[in-house]
Amino acid sequence: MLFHVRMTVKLPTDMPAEQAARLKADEKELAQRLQREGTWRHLWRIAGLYANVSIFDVADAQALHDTLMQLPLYPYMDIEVMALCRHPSSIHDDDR
Ligand SMILES: O=C(O)CC1=CCC(=O)O1
Repeated sequence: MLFHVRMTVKLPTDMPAEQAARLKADEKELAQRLQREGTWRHLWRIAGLYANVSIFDVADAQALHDTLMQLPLYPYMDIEVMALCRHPSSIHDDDR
């Protein structure tokens, strides 16, 4: 199942730089692993914002929830989710 996810990162302004850098590095490592595994299909920066638009490919809403909760930046993000289904005019066989 595909989900469109918008994540807006809101790190506290008083978070020590070292802690922020560690969180971002851990987030990157997990995000890249999930992309290699095919779970995190697309990851785009929203221009001008500390936010991204992503497409996740997971079994169901519970699997998406579990994946998002694992993200190191999860406690510092606002997350909006939209479930996606196939468009009848799509030419992409993997849109499901
Ligand atoms: O920078 C972001 O948008 C948050 C994030 C998601 C994956 C990653 O590496 O950073």
